[in-house]
Amino acid sequence: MEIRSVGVIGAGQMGNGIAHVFAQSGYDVLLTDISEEALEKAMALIARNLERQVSRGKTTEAEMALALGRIRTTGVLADLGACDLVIEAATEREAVKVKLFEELRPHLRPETILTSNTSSISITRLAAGTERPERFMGFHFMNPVPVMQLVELIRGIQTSEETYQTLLKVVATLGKTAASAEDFPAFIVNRILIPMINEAVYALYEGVGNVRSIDQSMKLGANHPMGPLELADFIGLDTCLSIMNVLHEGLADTKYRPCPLLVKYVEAGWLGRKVKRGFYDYRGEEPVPTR
Ligand SMILES: CC(=O)CC(=O)SCCNC(=O)CCNC(=O)[C@H](O)C(C)(C)COP(=O)(O)OP(=O)(O)OC[C@H]1O[C@@H](n2cnc3c(N)ncnc32)[C@H](O)[C@@H]1OP(=O)(O)O
Ligand SMILES: NC(=O)C1=CN([C@@H]2O[C@H](COP(=O)(O)OP(=O)(O)OC[C@H]3O[C@@H](n4cnc5c(N)ncnc54)[C@H](OP(=O)(O)O)[C@@H]3O)[C@@H](O)[C@H]2O)C=CC1
Repeated sequence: MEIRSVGVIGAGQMGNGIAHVFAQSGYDVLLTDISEEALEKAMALIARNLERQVSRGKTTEAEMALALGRIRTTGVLADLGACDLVIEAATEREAVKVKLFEELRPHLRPETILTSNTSSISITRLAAGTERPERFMGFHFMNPVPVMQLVELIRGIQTSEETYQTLLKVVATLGKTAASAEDFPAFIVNRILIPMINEAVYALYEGVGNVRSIDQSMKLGANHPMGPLELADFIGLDTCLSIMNVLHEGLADTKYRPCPLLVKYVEAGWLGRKVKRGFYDYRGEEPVPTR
């Protein structure tokens, strides 16, 4: 099956990046969100990120205009029914995703491939809740999408070989590299990365170090491009906590227990960069550690 049009659900940090790279690779993109404001912000951010690519000589003004012209937004989920491929990138909560797939069901064409950008939730279970489990897959982009090379492809036990092969080709057209992961909680990248972040929060909670010393240690001592707490803020602390909960429940091992301090930050609504406060406070000119 040839994919030409792509529907993206959720215009948050992942949804806007996914729309950006698909439009740049020549696909027609239809982006939706429950919030009109999120759609406006996403379009402004895509334009800004494309401008940055122009200023660094990675793309041209003409290509940028073409890419922006390929992205349309809608507040009506049903409009995505006409797309060849739908990528769900809404909040990391299973109930939200299940409801979205139910709402979309009467509007989808029979051949449309439905995917989720979930960071952790069982693809087999999500697929079972749709009427097209053989055309359902995990399609996991990394943040920031325009920069990160990897895309994880996760097959549920029902996913057909044809669906997998189609998405493998799509990843190649984006100039990215696909990695196949089996459908276990949080797949490969987050199975390893998010417990490392959770451990950094434990180190903070137990007073082994403060925000700055923990981040500096991992940047200078392990050559990570961002410290683990900076990266947690970048991903979103709500998303990190959801992933830890999926690991904890799905693997039933206490080593995945979410750190109580991570829970407390999420309860405070300090979700990281997207709300300007997390382990750092981003409201001033420079990020200031909160501990
Ligand atoms: C939670 C999940 O489910 C899975 C995940 O995604 S886990 C998160 C995975 N991501 C990471 O681990 C990111 C770790 N951090 C990094 O790799 C780097 O800090 C970074 C690439 C984000 C920024 O690198 P940097 O050297 O500090 O910044 P900078 O030199 O300004 O930018 C590097 C490039 O990123 C681009 N960029 C930076 N932030 C961006 C953003 N938010 N959106 C789009 N592009 C961005 C810049 O335009 C630049 O592009 P070019 O190389 O094409 O010119
Ligand atoms: N952050 C990351 O680094 C990564 C995240 N992911 C995954 O991508 C998905 C999105 O994450 P991310 O972009 O960070 O999250 P964000 O919180 O930035 O964005 C989620 C967006 O989805 C919207 N939304 C919520 N419910 C609905 C709905 N019913 N219909 C349409 N839109 C809805 C939200 O609107 P509102 O704000 O109004 O609720 C918000 O705009 C999650 O599954 C996450 O696990 C995958 C890779 C990396």
